[in-house]
Amino acid sequence: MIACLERYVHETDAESRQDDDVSSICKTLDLQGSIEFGGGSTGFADKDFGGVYSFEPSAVIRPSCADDVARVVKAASRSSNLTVAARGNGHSINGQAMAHRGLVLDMRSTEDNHFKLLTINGVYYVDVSGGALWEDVLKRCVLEFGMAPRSWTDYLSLTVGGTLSNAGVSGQAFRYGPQTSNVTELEVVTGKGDVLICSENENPELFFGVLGGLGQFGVITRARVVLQSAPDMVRWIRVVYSEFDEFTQDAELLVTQPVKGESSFDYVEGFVFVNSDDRVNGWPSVSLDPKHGFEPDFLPPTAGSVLYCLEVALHYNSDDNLSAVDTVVSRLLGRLGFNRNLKFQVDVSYVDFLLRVKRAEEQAKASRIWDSPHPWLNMFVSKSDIAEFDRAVFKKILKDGIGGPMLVYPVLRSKWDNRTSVMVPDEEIFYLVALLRFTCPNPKPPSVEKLVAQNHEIIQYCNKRGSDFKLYLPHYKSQEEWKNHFGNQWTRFVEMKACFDPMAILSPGQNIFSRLPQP
Ligand SMILES: Cc1cc2nc3c(=O)[nH]c(=O)nc-3n(C[C@H](O)[C@H](O)[C@H](O)COP(=O)(O)OP(=O)(O)OC[C@H]3O[C@@H](n4cnc5c(N)ncnc54)[C@H](O)[C@@H]3O)c2cc1C
Repeated sequence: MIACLERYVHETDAESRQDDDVSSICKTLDLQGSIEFGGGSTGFADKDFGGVYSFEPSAVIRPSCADDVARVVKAASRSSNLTVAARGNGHSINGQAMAHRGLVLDMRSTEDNHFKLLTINGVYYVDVSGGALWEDVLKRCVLEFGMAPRSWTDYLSLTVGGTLSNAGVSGQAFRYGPQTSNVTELEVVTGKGDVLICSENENPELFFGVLGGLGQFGVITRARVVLQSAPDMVRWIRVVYSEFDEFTQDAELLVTQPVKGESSFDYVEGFVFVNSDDRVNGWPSVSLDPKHGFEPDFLPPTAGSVLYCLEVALHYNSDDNLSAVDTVVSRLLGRLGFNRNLKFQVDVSYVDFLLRVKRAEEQAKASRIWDSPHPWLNMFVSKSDIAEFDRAVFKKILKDGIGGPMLVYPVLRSKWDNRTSVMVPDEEIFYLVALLRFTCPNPKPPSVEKLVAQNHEIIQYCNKRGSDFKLYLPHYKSQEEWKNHFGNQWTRFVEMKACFDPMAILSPGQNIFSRLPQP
């Protein structure tokens, strides 16, 4: 396991002494929340969803408010080398929310601190905690206000602070942008321990820096999220293509068509699947309804090793006339060139649609694949490079599948605020590519090292070809690579670090900056 290889530090006397310091430092904190030494009662803080890395913290702290977070950060700044990692729900892949012998803030303990509806100039917002899970935000917003955030992730057991530190992308992003484009104010505890409110007009450098800032500039303790009225129902549809260019042409048509007067789909995603009867990677992964299976006889003889599925959804209300919904769907689908015999659809409640991956999680937990390692790779690839990516990566390197979804769908750069820290390709249309690998424990799965090497092969291919791409949820081992990742934004990123976290205390697991001693 890489986890073992990466345990690069042997316990030294200095480190043992540091542990002593940690307990005495923590005793003087006088927090409203609680402290636990070592990796927490379940040892959860030295693991993450990726299951590839493991770094044990000295203490896990459950803050109860922003002031607790500030006290922890200030105490770390008075120590010689303590770091502080905010941990959302630990769904990172590469140890990003860990702190080797540092302090981990379990932000989930703050999840109930904020939940308030506001209207400003006729627009509705909800103030939520940085440690709140999006699934709880959804349920409470729908239940209490009949409203919901506009932009989501596919899976909602992620925290508000965790996704806002990256971007937060799903099938609504083509219209509303990522989650980072759908918040207007944050409360942040900086690496100096200052509790600041920031927005486009107040402390704007901090506001835009923190959004997509990989936890480098501050800990998000509250976010103001834009709301819209929540529909009751969703028509959820999947259609199949055998040719990549037809799939991308239709996906791009859907995400670029203007939303004026006429309805359009509210969600557009897509994925690649294997042209075989493989239960996980192939035809059976497409159908939405067990009563309506995939009929491979309808595939043309020219179909290749992989096929493409466009996934769309239309919101409606339960008192809408269903034949009117059918008419809108027929009109929208009528323009597309998918295989007419391979169309799957179901009607589900809006909340069930947004919680769709939760059901997959329950099944995966039952078959023990949820807890196995997940060496995932997420990237943004420009429209100009995506066809070649399909030829080299989907059709060759990954032609047998990855044991989980291979997402590929377009989004629009103009919906991403380029003042945030998120790095995306230069072109207006770029594709989210997510290789969501699951490794089944039985029969013996391919080694994690092999899968990580395959990810590197894909990245190397893109680099060699000179593709316009960026890693999403990036992970690098050297500062040189981070410099390349940020390109001409690197200087700004370094300046912001010097301004808001000058001793590099925060989010050490991103491996961008090293903790500096006290001046
Ligand atoms: C099953 C699954 C499905 C996913 N689906 C999607 C998807 O559809 N779209 C998408 O965009 N992403 C998706 N992701 C990726 C996910 O958005 C990121 O991994 C996210 O960081 C996880 O959130 P978390 O709350 O678990 O954060 P963590 O993994 O705990 O933390 C991530 C980073 O953010 C920092 N951080 C955490 N909380 C805070 C805070 N309050 N303030 C400042 N920094 C903080 C941490 O220090 C760390 O650096 C998925 C991940 C999984 C495992």
